[in-house]
Amino acid sequence: MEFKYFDIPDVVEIQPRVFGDARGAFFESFSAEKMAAAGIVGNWVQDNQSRSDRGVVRGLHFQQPPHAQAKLVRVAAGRALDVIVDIRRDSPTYGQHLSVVLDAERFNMLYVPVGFAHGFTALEDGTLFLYKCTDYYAPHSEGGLLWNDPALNIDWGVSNPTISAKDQVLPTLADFNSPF
Ligand SMILES: Cc1cn([C@H]2C[C@H](O)[C@@H](COP(=O)(O)OP(=O)(O)O[C@H]3O[C@@H](C)C(=O)[C@@H](O)[C@H]3O)O2)c(=O)[nH]c1=O
Repeated sequence: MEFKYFDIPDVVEIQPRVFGDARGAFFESFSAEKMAAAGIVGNWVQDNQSRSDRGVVRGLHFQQPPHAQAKLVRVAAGRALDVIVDIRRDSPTYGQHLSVVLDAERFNMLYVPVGFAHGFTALEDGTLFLYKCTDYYAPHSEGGLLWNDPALNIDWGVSNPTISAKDQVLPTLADFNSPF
């Protein structure tokens, strides 16, 4: 496993070793031991999976404390542009975002710490998006940011995305009081 770090602290991209052979491919999608060496430690209690066609944008989402979630995200089929926004009030990179392409060729993953809003664009039909979470789903703790808030200036990689009604009415950064 190789680890890549970013200008936004605590975020880690994980590149597992993918063993290809005549049958296909194998890789370790999770190793507590190997990931702990890179500072990725979590009480992972829930795994989620969604399927999206090209042009779907989901986000930007988080759960508020005490149900805040770190996430370990990856793609099992297709390709996604994963986007995270730092919403830790005391962070020097508050309000900044980064995006990483996740795909089912490299099977790379992203560790999203607590204190980030998270979203992604599906870049291919049938994109299967898988993620582990460090807390259970708590609908009353859901929070979010508006995906196309000009202040965030995020390039989602598609035009005219498909977005849920819920995600179209999330607040902008200016109207938002971060719980982190
Ligand atoms: C997230 C979630 C949703 N649901 C239900 C609620 C709803 O009826 C249906 C679809 O939920 P949503 O529209 O919120 O799904 P979605 O927009 O895919 O939400 C996800 O987006 C990505 C970007 C994240 O980061 C995740 O944490 C999560 O917020 O699934 C659960 O039962 N458990 C869960 O953990």
